[in-house]
Amino acid sequence: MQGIWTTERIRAAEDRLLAVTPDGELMRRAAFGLSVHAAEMLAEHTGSVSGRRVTLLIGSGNNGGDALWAGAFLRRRNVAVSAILLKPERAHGPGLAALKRSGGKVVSIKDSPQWIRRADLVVDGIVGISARGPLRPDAAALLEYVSSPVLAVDLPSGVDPDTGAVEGPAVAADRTVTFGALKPVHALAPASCGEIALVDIGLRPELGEPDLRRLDTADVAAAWPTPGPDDDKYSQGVVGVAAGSATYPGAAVLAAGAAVRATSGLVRYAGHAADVVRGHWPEVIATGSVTDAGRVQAWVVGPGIGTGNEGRDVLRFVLGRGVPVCADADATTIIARSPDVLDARDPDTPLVLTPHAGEFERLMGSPPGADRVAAARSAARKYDAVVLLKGHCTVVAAPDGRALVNTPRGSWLATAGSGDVLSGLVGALLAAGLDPWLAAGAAAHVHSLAGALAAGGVPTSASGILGAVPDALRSLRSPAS
Ligand SMILES: NC(=O)C1=CN([C@@H]2O[C@H](COP(=O)(O)OP(=O)(O)OC[C@H]3O[C@@H](n4cnc5c(N)ncnc54)[C@H](O)[C@@H]3O)[C@@H](O)[C@H]2O)[C@@H](O)CC1
Ligand SMILES: [K+]
Repeated sequence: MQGIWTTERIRAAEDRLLAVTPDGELMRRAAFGLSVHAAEMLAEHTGSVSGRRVTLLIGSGNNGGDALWAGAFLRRRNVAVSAILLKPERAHGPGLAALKRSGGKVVSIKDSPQWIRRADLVVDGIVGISARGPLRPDAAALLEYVSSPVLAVDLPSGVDPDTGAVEGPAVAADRTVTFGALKPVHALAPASCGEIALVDIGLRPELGEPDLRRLDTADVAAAWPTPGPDDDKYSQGVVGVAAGSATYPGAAVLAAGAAVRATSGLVRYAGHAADVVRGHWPEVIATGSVTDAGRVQAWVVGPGIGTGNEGRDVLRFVLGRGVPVCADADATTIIARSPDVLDARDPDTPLVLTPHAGEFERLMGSPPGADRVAAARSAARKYDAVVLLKGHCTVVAAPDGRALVNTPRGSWLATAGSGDVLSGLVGALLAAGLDPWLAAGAAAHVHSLAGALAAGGVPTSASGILGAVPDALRSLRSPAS
């Protein structure tokens, strides 16, 4: 699992490390790593390093200091380095002196457009972890002239370091080189960060437990159920799917299909789309009502069941079975409108809620806002449930405060029916006995992987995502292929 730390925790760890490190040492470690990446980008984009032009955008903090020192290192490789100082009187002193000693040039704001336009690489050292609010106008104005590849120092300026929110002009980096540890921005604003590289400056021992996590392929591969020689269809977990309607059977077909493809356990279906589900998935045991569905180890309830009395009865029934429940789509709306349905729930049985922003607002009375991790955590506490907050980056929070982010590859999941597939995956993992937080996180990971495989650079559909689930699972076990 990758750890992610808030800027407050990073700063505290840096202070501890600074106290036992010679003056300027940490910045030089950071800046040297940065200069290596800058040279690599120059070589990638232009075919050479020596003689190329790099322009540094320099704010008034240590982020600018990193960039200035990196500029001095690049001079050793005969790179023409120019620095635009947003506040010359407050630029990092030792960094600026080092750049000047090395033969780097300081450019006035007035001349900055041409130096930005002519650069082979622009280095964003405007703000780092102490950034507050939207980018100030003088800094924002510089971004208009950028057309070459951009390397962001620590994080792309203009993006909130702790929430990844972008409220105004912001750097869109091709690569972000960060120091010591990942910060929330790196998981929550993938499009602004570009490729992310982590430079080790010796901070890890000072950091303690992460605030936020990201599952990597190996975690998901290890968590995903694999049957052993003694397993049978029951021992791997029977999942029940209560979804769809006679008029709208699609949600049922997708959710049940995802459950079929996720694990080799048994899938039961209960609802008005039983014939259609059976037609698509002959392996599913389908029946008309949850009351005669038979025993399951987890329920998926909600997609397409409607928000009327019948849907409410179905939800109340499954919540009262004493097994984990993934409540999705219409079930979330029912819970928001009639919270008393939750009285049917045994408080010791896990509940996973999977709201998108609109459903979240119904559940919580206000939209998730800029801090989606905090929003998911507060909903998890309120409902004593794992909350999977859908969005470009999916956040999964548990009532005990654990939170993870799933950073997607592209935006291909935003298609009708995609959520039904996700809920089927979550349900199958719950039935297999996974910790519900991990189940939701692993399902989100495989869902986005399947979306990327299905899309392959062009639009896909929920059926396409469902069809790519086996390939996504295969790729977990051989990530290089
Ligand atoms: N503390 C350390 O030991 C290390 C810090 N490092 C670097 O230091 C950075 C943090 O440095 P600082 O704490 O000095 O602060 P920053 O460089 O992040 O920014 C602070 C400055 O930016 C200005 N600013 C804040 N919000 C702004 C906005 N919205 N628009 C324009 N200007 C804004 C502030 O007035 C302040 O002068 C890290 O991101 C990292 O790049 C690295 O060198 C590694 C070691
Ligand atoms: K920056």
